[in-house]
Amino acid sequence: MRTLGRLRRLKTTLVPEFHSWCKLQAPNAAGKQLPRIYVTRRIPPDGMKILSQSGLCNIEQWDSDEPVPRSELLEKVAGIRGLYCLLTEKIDAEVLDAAGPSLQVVSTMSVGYDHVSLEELKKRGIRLGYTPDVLTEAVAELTVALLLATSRRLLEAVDEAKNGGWGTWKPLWMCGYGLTDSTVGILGLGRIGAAVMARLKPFGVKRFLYADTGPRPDMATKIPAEFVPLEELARHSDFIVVCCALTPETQGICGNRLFSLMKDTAIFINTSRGGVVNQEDLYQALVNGQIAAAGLDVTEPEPLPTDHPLLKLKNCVILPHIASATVATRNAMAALAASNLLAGLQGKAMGKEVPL
Ligand SMILES: O=CC(=O)O
Repeated sequence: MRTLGRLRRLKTTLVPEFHSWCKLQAPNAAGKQLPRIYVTRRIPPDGMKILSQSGLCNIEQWDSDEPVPRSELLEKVAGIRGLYCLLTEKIDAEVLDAAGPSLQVVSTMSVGYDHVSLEELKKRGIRLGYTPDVLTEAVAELTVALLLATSRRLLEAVDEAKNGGWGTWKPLWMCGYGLTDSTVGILGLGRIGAAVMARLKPFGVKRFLYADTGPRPDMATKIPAEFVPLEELARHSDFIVVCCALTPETQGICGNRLFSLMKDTAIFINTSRGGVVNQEDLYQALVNGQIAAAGLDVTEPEPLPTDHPLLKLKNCVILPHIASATVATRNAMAALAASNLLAGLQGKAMGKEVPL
């Protein structure tokens, strides 16, 4: 622990990327002190440009690709007016107390906001911005890529080609499951779920089902998709794609009960949050042949430890939470989070705000 601390201090001294830099509070042209904001990570350039060219705030930033240490975060937020954060920072009572009564707005560069305590924000009258819509296409695209990689066993096949497992063409070797004439079940039909369905439809999917807290005709009629109870979704789907937000209601919703109802040929895909899945139950379902395979872009925790049993399974494809990772999308997210923050600082309507 002490060595780590010493190393961090050394890096802070010697390596520019570890610098947490600070523009000192300077008065603007009207001689007024600008509000201070804290940015918890190095962010894509479009976001930083909006913040730094606005002339509306003094920016302090943890200028590294690695997350800000919790102790540093707690220290740096003291007295700030705005906090620009990522999904890796838990924004809870401790952080908000450390910031104090000056904090007016939190802006997260993510569509998910399960890392932020809405209750604590509400208590303090702090507003929250987030970044839906701008990442829908990228996430849907990656979800389809993960589904195909999992159902057609792409990673296993690449390994076989590289490692000498490719003997000759064999009729029964490396067979997976195709989308033609299949039933696809979406768990949580929002913007991303609808975008996933639209992309899967041309593959010849016969039937789309969805389970949610209630029917979503706005999202479902165009495809079309049928609203069904979760149990029915599990029984009838050849592919289940999880697109719901992580809430107390969806925490661990994909567990033994769901997996035991699924077809033993079914493929399970999750690009929402790791917390919606009971990973021990998923492991058992994959090992015992209750389901055919799983593709996960999100896990609990993240990163998943490299010795985690799920990483040892051939029928489990795990990606390191990259669903929104295109250059354009990450820039758009950074820019939206920046303008949300600035709007919040000025007491204006944000482009995308979470109602509290
Ligand atoms: O997972 C990514 C996000 O919430 O933006």
